[in-house]
Amino acid sequence: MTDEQGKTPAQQLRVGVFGARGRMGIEVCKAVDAADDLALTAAVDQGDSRSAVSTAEVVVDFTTPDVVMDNLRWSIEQGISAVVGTTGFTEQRLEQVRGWLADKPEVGVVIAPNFGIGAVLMMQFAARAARHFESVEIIEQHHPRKLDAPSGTATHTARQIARARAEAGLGPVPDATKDEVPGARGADIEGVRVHAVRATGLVAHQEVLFGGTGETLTIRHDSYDRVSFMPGVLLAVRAVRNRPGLTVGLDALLD
Ligand SMILES: NC(=O)C1=CN([C@@H]2O[C@H](COP(=O)(O)OP(=O)(O)OC[C@H]3O[C@@H](n4cnc5c(N)ncnc54)[C@H](O)[C@@H]3O)[C@@H](O)[C@H]2O)C=CC1
Ligand SMILES: O=C(O)C1=N[C@H](C(=O)O)C[C@H](O)C1
Repeated sequence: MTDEQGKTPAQQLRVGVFGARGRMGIEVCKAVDAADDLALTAAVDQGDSRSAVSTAEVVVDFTTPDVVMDNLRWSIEQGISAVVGTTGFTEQRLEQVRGWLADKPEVGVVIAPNFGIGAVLMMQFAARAARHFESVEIIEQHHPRKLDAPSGTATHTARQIARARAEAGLGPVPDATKDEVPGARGADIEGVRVHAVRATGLVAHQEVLFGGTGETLTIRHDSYDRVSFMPGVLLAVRAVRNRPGLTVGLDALLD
């Protein structure tokens, strides 16, 4: 017995989506629907009952930072593994998720600040370059409907760079600024300056600018279309139930 797409239901992984009517949620629903091995069993947005997701084996969350923790706690309690792209994950939030997972050891959660394969590589390259340059700044550029600044990707990149600098024994980034219009030097994320640009026409873009004596290195990634995130999302959907506990970032899944 097959459905309209020729899928055999018994073999398909049942997937629910939170934030299904959002920019990312719409793409995720399309991608899941188009995959032979996946079945979209629930598409839930604000105001819909979450119970529609309770028969899913994996839930994907692209909502907002203020609701994602509640969705995640509920999913873990239901024993449903989760793939989360929503931003706003501080170390305290990650610790809270680990606490919930301790009571449900069979459940897997993947939280990734960016599911674009190129973006993941950009962050890895930046972390690798960090120890070789005394200066570094991050410039992220996004569509103007984005709620958070700086982006989750930029925050994650800054933290990785800060860790690499500390391990290499690098001191603070040189900066003689004494007189500053507030915000002119960007946000300070663990000692790394991050500048957030918002403009119509942009989707999701990031540059990491390194400076050393007589040279600069720029590592840049551009997402021109939200379909760029889908291979990473589907990779995580297929893998998450085999990775009990919390996985942060897509790096381990790519390896
Ligand atoms: N990790 C990644 O690769 C990516 C992450 N993002 C992040 O994903 C999040 C969503 O981004 P967009 O889709 O652009 O935003 P959006 O605003 O278009 O979509 C969010 C959706 O969540 C819905 N929503 C709000 N409360 C809800 C609730 N309690 N239950 C279910 N749905 C609810 C909203 O109604 C809306 O439809 C943001 O945090 C963004 O930064 C975006 C792109 C890629
Ligand atoms: O809101 C977005 O659009 C994006 N959000 C994520 C982030 O904050 O890093 C990922 C990507 O940059 C797109």
